[in-house]
Amino acid sequence: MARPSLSTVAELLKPITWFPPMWAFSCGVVASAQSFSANWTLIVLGLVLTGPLVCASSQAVNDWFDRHVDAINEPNRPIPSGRMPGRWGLYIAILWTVLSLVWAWGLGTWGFWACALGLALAWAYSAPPFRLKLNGWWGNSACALSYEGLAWVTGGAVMLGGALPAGESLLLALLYSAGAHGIMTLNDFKAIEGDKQMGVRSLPVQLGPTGAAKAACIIMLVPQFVVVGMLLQWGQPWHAAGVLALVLAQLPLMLAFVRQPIEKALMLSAFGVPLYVSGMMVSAWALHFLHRVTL
Ligand SMILES: C/C(=C\COP(=O)(O)OP(=O)(O)O)CCC[C@H](C)CCC[C@H](C)CCCC(C)C
Repeated sequence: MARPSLSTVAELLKPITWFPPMWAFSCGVVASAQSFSANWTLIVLGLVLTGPLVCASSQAVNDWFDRHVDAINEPNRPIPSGRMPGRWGLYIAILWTVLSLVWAWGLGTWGFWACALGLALAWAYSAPPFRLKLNGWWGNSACALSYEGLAWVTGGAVMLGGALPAGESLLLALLYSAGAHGIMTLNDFKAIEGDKQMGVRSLPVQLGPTGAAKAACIIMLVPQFVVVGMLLQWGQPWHAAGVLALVLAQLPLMLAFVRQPIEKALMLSAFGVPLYVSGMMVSAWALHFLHRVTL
């Protein structure tokens, strides 16, 4: 049986998608206010788990179960292009899932179960019978909660020896997860026609491009404004001002996007999302200082 090349396997695992959950994990680590140097092995184990293992598994699972949709939308991807022959895509998805679970064992009980939950959501997102991605509300929620919330909370819990992170950290993880629902929608503007043909009810399909663009922006903005308010409430005005500045910088990009959703979705992803995720780290540092002082 023909085998895929190593570069094709790497393409299937899509390293470019690993950054968001690794960043969210790092935010949880920072917000925990624990020493980085004393916990560096856990930090490295967690970063490898979130990006190159669990996120990579989710991409392989997704490409396998989306191979018919991708034949229309993304024919050059490894599976529809034939560069990943036969059932290799599925075998790699299963192998990476098992590898992730084995690796997660090194992060203790919390790390293992968080990994199991992330993998369960990854399979439920793409594979039947759930195939959550068929409905944009469910699919985006699964992605947003796991990419941001689960990764953030796990970063904190691992640093705290398996204890639940502080309420403030949990709240920020939840708020940034809610906002990430909007970010996930940005990804769906590139495939509206193929999604319609294959019965994938993404938000642009359900609400139309303009409706989905407005919804995505509101969903991204509201939690960030709440974060600004919470940081003020917690006595962190400089961090609040930093997050506010990052939110305001997103507004002109969002206005352009709402006017021309299909043309500007990629622009908002490229320039607006980095501002959003920078705000995550600013707020995580706010908690770092808050808890460092009060501990
Ligand atoms: C495959 C995923 C999104 C892309 O899907 P889509 O088909 O819409 O887009 P493309 O056509 O462009 O491919 C992501 C699915 C993510 C999943 C629900 C869960 C991932 C888990 C996280 C990586 C969290 C890890 C947490 C950690 C602590 C173990």
